[in-house]
Formats: sequence, C-alpha cells, structure tokens
Amino acid sequence: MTAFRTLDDADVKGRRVLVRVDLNVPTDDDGRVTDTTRIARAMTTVGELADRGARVVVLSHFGRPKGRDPKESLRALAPVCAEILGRPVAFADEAVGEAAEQAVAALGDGDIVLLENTRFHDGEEKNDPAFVAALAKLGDLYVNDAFSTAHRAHASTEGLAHVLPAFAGRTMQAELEALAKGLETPQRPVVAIVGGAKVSTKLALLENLVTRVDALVVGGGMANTFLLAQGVPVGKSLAERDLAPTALRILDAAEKHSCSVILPVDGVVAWEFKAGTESHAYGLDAIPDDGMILDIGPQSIERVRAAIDDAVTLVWNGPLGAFELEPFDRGTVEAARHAAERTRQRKLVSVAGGGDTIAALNKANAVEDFTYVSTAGGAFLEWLEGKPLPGIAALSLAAERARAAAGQA
Ligand SMILES: Nc1ncnc2c1ncn2[C@@H]1O[C@H](COP(=O)(O)OP(=O)(O)O)[C@@H](O)[C@H]1O
Ligand SMILES: O=C(OP(=O)(O)O)[C@H](O)COP(=O)(O)O
Repeated sequence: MTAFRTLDDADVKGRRVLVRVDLNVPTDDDGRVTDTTRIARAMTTVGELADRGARVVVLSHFGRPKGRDPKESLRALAPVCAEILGRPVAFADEAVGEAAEQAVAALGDGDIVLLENTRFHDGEEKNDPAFVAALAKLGDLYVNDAFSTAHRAHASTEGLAHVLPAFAGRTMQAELEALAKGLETPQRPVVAIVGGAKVSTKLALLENLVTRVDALVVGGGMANTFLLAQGVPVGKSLAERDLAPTALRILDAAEKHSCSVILPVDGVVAWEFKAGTESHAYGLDAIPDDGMILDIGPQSIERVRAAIDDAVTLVWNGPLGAFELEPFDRGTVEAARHAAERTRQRKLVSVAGGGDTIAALNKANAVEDFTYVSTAGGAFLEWLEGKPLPGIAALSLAAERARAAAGQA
C-alpha cells in the first residue's frame, strides 16, 4: 500500500483544494520564465483538479525573499500557468487574509486562483501554526504536488498536512515512483555530479552522499568552497568560506568510504558576471585575485567526461558553471551532452534534477536522452540519502490518521 493518499482517494468536486506546487523556476533579468518544466509538471495536477470540478487554490514560493520584493512576486506566473493549462488562472495579491479569502470565495467549480508567494510571510518558513491556520482557512483539502520542496518543513509544504485531509499530487507520486525505479538499487559504479550555487543548503548533504556513491564530481560554486578549504585562492568566486571545515570533513569521509572526489583542476575566470565578457582559463595556481571562476576549465571538463565514462549510474544536481551566461555554459553543456550520448548508447542510467539543472540540460538538448529528469534538486539529494522528507512524512501521517478515523467509524 502507498504510504500516502493520492488524488484517486480524494473527492474534490465542489470543494476548495489547496494545492502546493513549486513555481520556483529560472527567469531572465526581465523576469521572463526561461524553463517551464516545473510549471508544466505541476499543471498536470492542477488541470486534473479543475477538470474534476474542484475550486483550485494554488500555493507556491518563489526565490528566497527577505521581505516583499516585487521581483519575487508570482503575479507574472499566473498567465504562464494559464497558457499551459488552456484555461484562465486568477491571481490574488496575498497568500492569506482578506484578499486571499475574497479570491477563493469568488471561485466556481473548476476555477483556479494562484495566491502570492507564500515566502512573503515569515510564518511560511517558520511553519508557524497561526500562518498554517490562515492558509487552512482557504481550503477543505490539501494536495502536495511539490516534490522539489518536500525537504522543507514549511507551512505550505508540511504544516497544512497536519490540519487538512492531505493527498499527494500526480507529480509527487510520479517523481517518487520514477526515482525508486531508477535508483533504489542502482548499478555500480555510481557517480554523482554536484554543482550549483546553493552551497550552504547542499554542502552538508555530501557528507552522507560520499558514503553511497563511488565517485563525486564537484563543480560550480560548490567546488570553489572545496578549493578554498584546500588553500587554493579563488579570488572573488562564489564560495562559502565558513563552510571550509565541512568541505574538509566531506573529503575525509570520502576517503574512508573509498569514494573518489573529482574537483576542478582549472577554471574559467571572468571579472564581470555577464554573458560574453572577457574570460580566460587558468590553472589552480594562477587564479587572479580580482576574478571569479564562472566555469570549470578545459582540463576539468576532460576529467568529468572520464568520470561519466566510468559510471554505470549517474546522479546529477547543480550546473558546473554559470550556465545561463555564455561561454560559462561550456562545462555543463559538454558534460550533459556526454552523459546523454552514453545514455543513448545504453551504457549509462542517468538521473538528474533541480530547477536550474533542468534548464541547463534543456540548453544542452540533453533532457530527452536522460533516463529520468526530476524537478527536484535539494530534495532529490536528500531523497538519495534515504532521509525522510518532511513534506512526504506529513502526507504519510495524514494517511494514517485517515485510516485510523475510518477504522473507528
Ligand atoms: N562558478 C559559479 N559561480 C557562480 N554561480 C554559479 C557557478 N556555478 C553555478 N552557478 C549557478 O548555480 C545556479 C544553480 O544552482 P542550484 O540552484 O543549486 O541548482 P538547481 O536549481 O539545479 O538545484 C545557477 O544559477 C548558476 O549560475
Ligand atoms: O528550487 C528549488 O530547489 P533546487 O534549487 O534544489 O532545485 C526548490 O524550489 C526549493 O527552493 P529552496 O532551496 O529555496 O527551498
């Protein structure tokens, strides 16, 4: 039996359904969405709920706001959702309170409203019971379809499952099934590639990951933190100086578990975070003090290709460089194309995840060839560790409560 209840178990017609999705998608400088994969996957569930006559109230976060910055509003996402769904999606300026309550009250059966960024409220990340109650007032049922935020115990990802009848959405269900099928008993050698910019939230996860994989390739901002820890000056590169001790612990744990760690041996350095700006490749002994490493260098790319050749299973989260800006996409694109080719040749099972990672794989035209592409990055890494994800654990508890209540009736 599945540990949680799904939409097959929910009677949604005429009922207000709070559906938590992840619309935290990459955008360009003008706020235009550059990759709609997460939105498209979430709209499967939203569309089904609307087709079944629910009054659909869509919740999501966007970015990591400190306060209320219009750049982190979800307003511009409503028309994108509407276009994918082929039906109107209203927008409410607030996630809770009068504006949200009025917008929900105006819904007819099959109508959809998207509420403003849940992270505009402090109570979201604190999982504050008062904020959970304010959200819960807006719905009769709760559906969590945001696997990519299931590692966060926030009000809209975890708290709501304790106070409303709770169900997993179709994407949540599909992600867990696909990951279990592809990775529960992976064929070795397993190689992980981890890069990206969310160093502070993802670095600690690597301590466990190195006990489970045969090789770990580190790129992106994550790699700079390791290099710094090893005493390599990285100039003005993105790096978390405070996390150097964690990086050293990870290298120790890797050695103990015979996991090889493949760090960059060169980097492409620029002086501005801008596409097409002047850049040069440097060895690690010559990174200029005033520059930033924005991509792995050519020798590192060769090492990554060789690591992919050694793998039978590849798991990947986080781009190897600032792939949005050419030419700093080269390391990521070459690695993605190589993994795609090995997968096409049936030499590799390749599973990748993360909002920006999907965008990078799309840029490399590699998505179709990968064995599975998940919407989740951090949540995918935590799932790989075998850790219970708070969002999913709360759905399981809700299912237990419902079964117990049915048994007593
Ligand atoms: N060397 C680097 N310097 C600065 N930013 C980087 C570097 N390498 C990767 N990035 C950035 O990392 C971001 C993606 O990181 P992250 O959010 O962790 O990935 P995902 O969304 O796939 O989980 C991208 O915006 C990319 O520009
Ligand atoms: O984009 C996300 O995760 P990811 O960058 O790990 O793929 C999710 O929306 C979670 O966002 P958060 O890491 O700000 O909680």
